[in-house]
Amino acid sequence: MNGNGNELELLPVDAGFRETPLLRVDRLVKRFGKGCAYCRETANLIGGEEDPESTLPKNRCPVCGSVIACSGISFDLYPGEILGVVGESGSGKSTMVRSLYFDDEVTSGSMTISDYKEGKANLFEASAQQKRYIRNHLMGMVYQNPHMGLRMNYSSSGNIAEKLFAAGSFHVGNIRGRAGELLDRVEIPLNRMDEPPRNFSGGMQQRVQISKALANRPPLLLLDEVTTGLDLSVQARVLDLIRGIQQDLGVSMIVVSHDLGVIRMLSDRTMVLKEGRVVETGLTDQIL
Ligand SMILES: Nc1ncnc2c1ncn2[C@@H]1O[C@H](COP(=O)(O)OP(=O)(O)OP(=O)(O)O)[C@@H](O)[C@H]1O
Repeated sequence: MNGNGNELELLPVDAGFRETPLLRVDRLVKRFGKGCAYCRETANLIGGEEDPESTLPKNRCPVCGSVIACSGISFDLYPGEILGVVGESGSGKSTMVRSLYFDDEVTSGSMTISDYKEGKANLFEASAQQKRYIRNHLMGMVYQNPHMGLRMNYSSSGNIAEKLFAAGSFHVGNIRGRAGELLDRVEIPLNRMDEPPRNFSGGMQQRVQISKALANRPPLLLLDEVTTGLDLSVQARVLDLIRGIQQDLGVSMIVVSHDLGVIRMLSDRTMVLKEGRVVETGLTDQIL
């Protein structure tokens, strides 16, 4: 009860973030496979309840065998927030983040970004050209495998230049200056900025990938298992760097990891996926 004798209002877990969400995802469904009348109509129901005896993986349609990798995922991400996404192998984490970056085409659902058309356009329905614009101006992606995000044979500065060209910067002097600034921020020695990432260690490649993803100053950065496979000390350095970048630039991030230590270190809120669904969302301390 408060002083007026009224019951205190329960605050939602995201009450600390009072602004409009930067990103809003609503009922994202991603099906691999043709689908059939059964799973098309009941995509949101596939989770095992309807046939507890089934030996099929719970995210697989029992009629046509299609995999429902994401089964109606909804969440909001606020400006400057880091949202952790955890879940066992096959729970749909990577598919979700790939769908947000338009690497995979979704089956249904909507995604809006407040910086694009006042948050009123469903980006999943945008044209290929609009999607390119959104990727080039509003998003950055860091993949687990640096080969997915970098051209290993271009110079590191050239990788960054590629992203800047795509975002509409063409002044060579400015591009070189910005590449140097970004590589310096991720602690790549400037005398190595013209070396190709294939010459670098795994941790350095991830740092180049992060600098490339930040080149266009995106409000949203997606990170998919970025420290998996790195030595512990190298992991710690990359995580420190990500945290520092978030504090300096205020960029919103979605961090996918199966490693709870990574999630604990980085994320304000955490969302738990299981069999393609959100089973829990809350403050990281509470979830973990
Ligand atoms: N291209 C594809 N074709 C068919 N099924 C796929 C494809 N990609 C992913 N899947 C299936 O979608 C489901 C979710 O996979 P996803 O890789 O998103 O999970 P994850 O949580 O990221 O797992 P991990 O941590 O092991 O990477 C799994 O059942 C997987 O087999």
